[in-house]
Amino acid sequence: MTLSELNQRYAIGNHVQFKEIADGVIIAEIANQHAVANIALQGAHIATFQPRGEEPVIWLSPYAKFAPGKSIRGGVPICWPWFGPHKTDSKLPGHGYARTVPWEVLETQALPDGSTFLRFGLIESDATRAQWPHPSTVQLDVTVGKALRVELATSNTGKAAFELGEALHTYFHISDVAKMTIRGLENCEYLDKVQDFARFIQKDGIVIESEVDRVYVNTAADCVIEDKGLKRAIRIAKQGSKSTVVWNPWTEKADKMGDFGENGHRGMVCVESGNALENVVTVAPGETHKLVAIYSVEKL
Ligand SMILES: O=P(O)(O)OC[C@H]1O[C@@H](O)[C@H](O)[C@@H](O)[C@@H]1O
Repeated sequence: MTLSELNQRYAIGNHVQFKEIADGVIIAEIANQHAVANIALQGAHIATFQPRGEEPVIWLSPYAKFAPGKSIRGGVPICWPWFGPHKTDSKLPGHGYARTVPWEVLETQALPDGSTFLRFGLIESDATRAQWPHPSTVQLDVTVGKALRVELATSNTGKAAFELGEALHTYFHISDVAKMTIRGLENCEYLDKVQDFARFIQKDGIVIESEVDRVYVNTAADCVIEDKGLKRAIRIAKQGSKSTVVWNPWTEKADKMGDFGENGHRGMVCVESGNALENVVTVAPGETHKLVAIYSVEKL
């Protein structure tokens, strides 16, 4: 669909319009009474979310690349249909392909409470089918209000069950990594990717003082990012998710990645709601599995 067709069909005054920000890169720009947000059609990738009167909730690197086929550093990348490296084929992209392929807009709506609703669907192609041979559809519902609600729905339209790994790999904006603590994962078991997937139990709130790359398993708990610098907390509520991934690459890795900027890692932390490792989900024929995350701000 062309940009003008998109706007004719799906733009809503005082809610959403579509813009081309670079060659072949279209975003939905949402601005309503509660918040502003941008969503790239590639990857149905929420790039920004800022409630009115608040600092951004979502972190987007100033060096993020918006280009066809490239993943965006920051926002809410969708890891689907596997999380991390592919189980058997190391040539396939890490975290799956959903974040780097085009999605289409299926619906937009102005909701009675002033929020904006958008529905996106992943566009299948020979290239996606070659990587994921299971008949399925995947949709992302986004509600931009005072809170940001994200729902990723995977339907099995085939005749055999399949295994699904997934995550909403959300980057949160924080004042400084030294001033934040993540709560909600106390007493949870995690696999530490920095220590060759060794298993540990989280004792207290999570503070980050070096590279952290952990998959907390068997947890449906809400998390809260307490930020003393911004005097606020970001609440991450979730449904249909048994894993929470916490990631900060720290200095050396961030420098190597090339799209964080100097000390960029200090202003972000990823708290990812999903189903990974031993929590991958089996989706039976005819079944729809839903992963939901709701991000909201609370005063500290
Ligand atoms: O650079 P990418 O592919 O977006 O991945 C970033 C990180 O994503 C995290 O979820 C993984 O646990 C890390 O291992 C990974 O480095």
